[in-house]
Amino acid sequence: MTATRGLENVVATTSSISSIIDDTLTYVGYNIDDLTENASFEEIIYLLWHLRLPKENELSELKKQLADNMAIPDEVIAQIKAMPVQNIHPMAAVRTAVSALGLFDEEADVMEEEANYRKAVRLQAKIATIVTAFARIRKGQEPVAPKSDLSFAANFLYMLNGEMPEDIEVEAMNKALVLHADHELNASTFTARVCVATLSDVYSGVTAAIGALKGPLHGGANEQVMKTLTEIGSVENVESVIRKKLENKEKIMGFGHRVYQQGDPRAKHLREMSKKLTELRGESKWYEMSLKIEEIVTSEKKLPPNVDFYSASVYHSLGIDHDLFTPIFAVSRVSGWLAHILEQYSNNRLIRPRAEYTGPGMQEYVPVEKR
Ligand SMILES: CC(=O)SCCNC(=O)CCNC(=O)[C@H](O)C(C)(C)COP(=O)(O)OP(=O)(O)OC[C@H]1O[C@@H](n2cnc3c(N)ncnc32)[C@H](O)[C@@H]1OP(=O)(O)O
Ligand SMILES: O=C([O-])CC(=O)C(=O)O
Repeated sequence: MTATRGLENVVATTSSISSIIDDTLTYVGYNIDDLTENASFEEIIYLLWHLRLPKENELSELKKQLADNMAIPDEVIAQIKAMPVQNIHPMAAVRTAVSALGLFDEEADVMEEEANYRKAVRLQAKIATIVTAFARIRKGQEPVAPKSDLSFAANFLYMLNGEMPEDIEVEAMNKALVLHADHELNASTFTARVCVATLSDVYSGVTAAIGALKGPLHGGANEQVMKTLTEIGSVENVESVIRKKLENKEKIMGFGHRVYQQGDPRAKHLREMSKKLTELRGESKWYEMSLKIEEIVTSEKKLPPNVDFYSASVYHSLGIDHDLFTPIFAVSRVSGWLAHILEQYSNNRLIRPRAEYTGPGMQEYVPVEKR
């Protein structure tokens, strides 16, 4: 038995949800470029869960179901309020609150297909409320209830800020949600599938996935990108800081990818949105710095930006706290995790690979007093 480090190029499952072939990303066969320009996030949720685009009435029904399920139990709000909110990362809070949601869902351990779908709707709707409630509570503000006539993207911004977002902000948020929704067998999705393949419940699968997304080599990279941009501070400093990092063999966050060879097709949409929004805010330095970093890293290391790179300046321009960038990723990606969880249940087999043993050979046990 020989181990493949990081399971690189190992095909671990079949899936009909999304594909990355020759650097092209599709959701159920629809090119991500097409979906980003045209689809609402709610349509994407439907697409990922039903493997087809919704008809008008089906889309309205899903929107209604999401709106009807956005409120979270008072006990979960109380739990967030009881957290040491000033000292914890929001991803830890979201991971804990999502796990707690399962405690108040009477169907949490009901494994029937329809019950699992209902839980998917509830989780998708409530995670947006959890993130925004946490963000407000730590600022000493009360959570804002969702408005049932707003889109998912608009509601997220409304619940976060307590005021109606501008159209351009809703457009940016919707695009970001569409772009982050699913990505084949990335680390957090794989985590979710491994978890539920033991026939554990949906809440456990999503909680595990949130834990995997949190790390800086995966979803956590978007916050780190903003840290790099803030540290650099101006376009003039980009050259010296980035070259020094590269000389020191430091990773430049938001670059590189395990699967894409030529580049992540999602990055160009966020690059364009970053340009538009930073100019609108009179803060184009964040875009210009990002562009300069991209020039250097692609020419020096042949590493193109991934989805996390330009999402940082997009979210910053939306006035979002930097440590909420990864939770927003989770608000979108939960749609993909849930699609994969439902797919895993529909054709389940325990996921249990092997390890190539590299420890000592056979040893004889020595009683503790003789060691
Ligand atoms: C949504 C997402 O999860 S997208 C990914 C988000 N993560 C990041 O942006 C973090 C920065 N990027 C990385 O760490 C990596 O590119 C990953 C984790 C995304 C992919 O990693 P892997 O496929 O395992 O590649 P690995 O880390 O082994 O890197 C291969 C080589 O490229 C280099 N490299 C990879 N990414 C970077 C980077 N961002 N900056 C500098 N060098 C890099 C490595 O140092 C290594 O060089 P070496 O062979 O000389 O040692
Ligand atoms: O696929 C991956 O390894 C990481 C990624 O880009 C994502 O999850 O969106």
